[in-house]
Amino acid sequence: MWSQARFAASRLSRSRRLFSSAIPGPCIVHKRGADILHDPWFNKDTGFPLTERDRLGLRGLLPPRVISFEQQYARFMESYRSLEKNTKGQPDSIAALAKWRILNRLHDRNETLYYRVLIDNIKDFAPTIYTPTVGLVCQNYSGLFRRPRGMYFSAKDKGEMMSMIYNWPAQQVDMIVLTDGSRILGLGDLGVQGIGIPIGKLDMYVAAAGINPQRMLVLTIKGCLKTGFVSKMYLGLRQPRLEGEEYLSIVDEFMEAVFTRWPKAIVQFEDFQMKWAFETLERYRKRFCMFNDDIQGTAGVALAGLLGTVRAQGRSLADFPNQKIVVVGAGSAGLGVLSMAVQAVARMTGKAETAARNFFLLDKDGLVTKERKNLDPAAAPFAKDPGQIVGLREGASLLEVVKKVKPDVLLGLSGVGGVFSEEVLKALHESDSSKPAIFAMSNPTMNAECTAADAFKHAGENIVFASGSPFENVNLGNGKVGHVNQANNMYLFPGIGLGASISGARFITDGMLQAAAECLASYMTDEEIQKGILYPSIDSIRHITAEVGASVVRAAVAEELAEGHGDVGPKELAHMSKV
Ligand SMILES: NC(=O)C1=CN([C@@H]2O[C@H](COP(=O)(O)OP(=O)(O)OC[C@H]3O[C@@H](n4cnc5c(N)ncnc54)[C@H](O)[C@@H]3O)[C@@H](O)[C@H]2O)C=CC1
Ligand SMILES: CC(=O)C(=O)O
Ligand SMILES: [Mg+2]
Repeated sequence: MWSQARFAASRLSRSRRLFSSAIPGPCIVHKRGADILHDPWFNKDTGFPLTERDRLGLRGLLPPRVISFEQQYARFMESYRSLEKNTKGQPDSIAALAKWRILNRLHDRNETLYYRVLIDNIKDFAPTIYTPTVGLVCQNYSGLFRRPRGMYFSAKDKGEMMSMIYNWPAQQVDMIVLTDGSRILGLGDLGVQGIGIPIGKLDMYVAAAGINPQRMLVLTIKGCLKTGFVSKMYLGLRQPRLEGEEYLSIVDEFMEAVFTRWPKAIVQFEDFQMKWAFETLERYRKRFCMFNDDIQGTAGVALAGLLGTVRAQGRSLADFPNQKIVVVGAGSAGLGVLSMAVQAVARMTGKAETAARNFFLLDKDGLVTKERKNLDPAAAPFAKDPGQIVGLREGASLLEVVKKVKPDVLLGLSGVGGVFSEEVLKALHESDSSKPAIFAMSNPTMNAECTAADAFKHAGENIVFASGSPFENVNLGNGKVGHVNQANNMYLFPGIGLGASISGARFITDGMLQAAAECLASYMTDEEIQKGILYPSIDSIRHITAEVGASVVRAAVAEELAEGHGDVGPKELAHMSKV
């Protein structure tokens, strides 16, 4: 019998085998001399032993002393720590970019060492390679650009994508993260500069899922400008975004090209503006193995947090349908969360028609009701009957909604920093809930709906708090600590991608995503949950990702979709899935 942990461990080690077996000979290096030193995939810097220096034509190209990998690692960490010390007291953005630069330089030079330091220090480095610093990097990407890290497709490449995709040097690619740059975190349309996000996501794939970086690809498609983007250095096309059929025909061509070359790849759509996020998900999810991280990954992480909140209140999970939940932001992320949470309520109660009763949705125009003019069809299932709660009208403000509804949970995916104002947080303090929860999930930090300190200050100490970007725990005095959770889709997307890849499923189904969310939801112990800790520490991201990956594989097997990957066939997967 396989326990879940053993299964997960086996999956991971097997995945390493899967992901490493088909690389076109990491041991057979065709390059020689300086070409090797300039190739970060093969470069070992001063770590090449003398025998390799002779064999690879490196003798004389390096200082004579061989510095071991461990010594190089220690030297890098020393430089990093001294940079950290030297940038203390400088403006946050300067210190953050300095840290990003030193990591990026290492990445450009020596990938093996880069990923080693990243994996070993993921908690320290995640805020640099991922949110919040990655947002700053995207905003400044055209100036920071030194080497291409991924591929760039634009409107000018129509008709050429099939041949272009063969320009990528790796024979095998398992994971692809794709953005069109149109909604980068809460920073809006950054065009080609948005490629920083998929780069950060793939770094998380390496750190969390152990996926071989040589078999991953980041892509940006249609590096067009939003109108009015005026930076002189901008590296994308200087023309408005394509719209309608013209846009879709480009993405269609791109998807065909990718899956023609790599039929077993998984494509993660990232940071597409809402209209294209939903449209492309519906268009491709039954044709290709793909998912939208902002809609589906975020939903699973939020649902796990919402279920954790019920446990933190000391209630049974069966009480989840009674929780009053206010969702602020009716975009791809907010609607994704609502859909998954409402489906969970429908499953629990068996009553789909009333499942959305306790959810309240607001967008930039306030409470969304059935009276809304031009109601977005995607938001329609969550629109309220005006009058369901006396005094709550179409477009009611967040403060009015919180005062009237007295919610258990306030969940923000609006992209608007500070929208959970002091008044709103104080109103939440007066809610009916024994332990209200605040999820300020928008990224990066400046776009968070409130800070952790403000949440504990105004909504009271008896809250559960989570944010999309990291905040420090809050010192509440008298030895008490307000715990800060990071509610970020990084807890699920690496496991979804890993599980989908290992299973060899042709599609990523709702069942596989639900399994991922349930795995995360059940990961924390009651003791941790009682302390307000809803998600694992980033230090354990490898373990939770293995668990999530295993649950995705099991769901794919149960749905008879698992076709296997590499030398692991469907029968073996089915056998290993038996617990
Ligand atoms: N923590 C996480 O894992 C994730 C966080 N996010 C964050 O969520 C945010 C939103 O992402 P998307 O839904 O894709 O964006 P979006 O642009 O599709 O949607 C934003 C929504 O917020 C609403 N909104 C704007 N101003 C508002 C206001 N003052 N009050 C209430 N609602 C307002 C808009 O009407 C729209 O419905 C971004 O900041 C993004 O970084 C997104 C995905 C995952
Ligand atoms: C985390 C993430 O995917 C976002 O903020 O868009
Ligand atoms: Mg995203």
